[in-house]
Amino acid sequence: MKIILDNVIKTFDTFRAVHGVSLEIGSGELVALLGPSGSGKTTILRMVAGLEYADGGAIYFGDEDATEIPVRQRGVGFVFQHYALFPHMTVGENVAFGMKVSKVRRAKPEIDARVEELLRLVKLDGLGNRFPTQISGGQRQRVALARALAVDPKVLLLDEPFGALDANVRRDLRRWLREIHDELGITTLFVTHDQEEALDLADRVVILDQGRIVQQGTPEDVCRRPDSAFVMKFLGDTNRLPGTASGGRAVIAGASFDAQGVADGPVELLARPGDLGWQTDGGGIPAQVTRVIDRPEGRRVLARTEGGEVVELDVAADTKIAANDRGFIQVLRCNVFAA
Ligand SMILES: Nc1ncnc2c1ncn2[C@@H]1O[C@H](COP(=O)(O)OP(=O)(O)OP(=O)(O)O)[C@@H](O)[C@H]1O
Repeated sequence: MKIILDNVIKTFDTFRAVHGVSLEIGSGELVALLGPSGSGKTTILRMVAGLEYADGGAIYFGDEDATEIPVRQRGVGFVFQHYALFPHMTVGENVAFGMKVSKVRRAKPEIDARVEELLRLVKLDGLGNRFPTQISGGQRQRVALARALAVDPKVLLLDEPFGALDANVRRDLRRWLREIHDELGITTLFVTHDQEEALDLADRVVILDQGRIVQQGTPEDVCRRPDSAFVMKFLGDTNRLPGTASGGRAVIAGASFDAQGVADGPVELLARPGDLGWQTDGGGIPAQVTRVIDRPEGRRVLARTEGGEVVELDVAADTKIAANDRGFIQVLRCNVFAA
């Protein structure tokens, strides 16, 4: 089921939380809404769900205008971070709940078989008789997904479903969710403020800031071709060096960089730590190492330029480098934006 948001607006009292958002989610696509706290992600999701009404624009499910269709008739399944399971019901009863209250009447053996099938799908077979307090947080969210899937939703809406879990469990669950999505192909909208989660999971990432879409594209598009300094900074560790552009070149910390299409005037060069190198002679931006931090994947070097800017760069784990070393920062890849 394709979903289209056409110039959707939402205002709470006098505060406009969503400013004319237009977005198309293809049938079977998994799209992540990514943005900082307060950027409007949940509000957009709730409007798609029918839990909140848009006060401008329209939302289509397929070719049908769903703007006024009530929540129960939209055929959506939800999993929310705090959408708790019913504590007095077993895992199996929780999964069965939606089917029991659904307009579509199902006989008990059919419901039981479906619960078994769903518990197998979410890899919780055998746990149907436990109560929510007798399983882990990650397992609870898998039950919540099974419960959402039980009524064969046309659309799946997930709001920070793994937000309360620790990093390793989150990673496992998102890989697992992706597999389930690939198997079932349900159109899915996933809200998160975690860049890694969005990039890891989604076919397409929609980045929001202050109620507006600032960029959308595949994970590769948004990572490799950020449209703005905001997107680049939001997506991951970024170094910022100020400079000046003139005639398509930018001079930054004494070195010259391509700045095609950037207006003459103050600019900022943004580069990821992994897109910078270090060399002890030759060209680059002169700098002195202030600190070296060892990490499992390599060494993070903090170096101060002559202009006093601290730059972070990643080098291989076996690189010989220490505080106070002098050398040059090589810029292997960067983006220059008007400041
Ligand atoms: N019911 C409401 N009444 C008034 N303001 C609201 C209401 N719901 C949301 N807002 C405001 O709308 C803006 C967007 O909120 P929303 O929850 O959609 O953001 P979000 O991107 O999901 O944030 P978070 O990641 O913190 O959940 C925020 O400034 C919020 O305070």
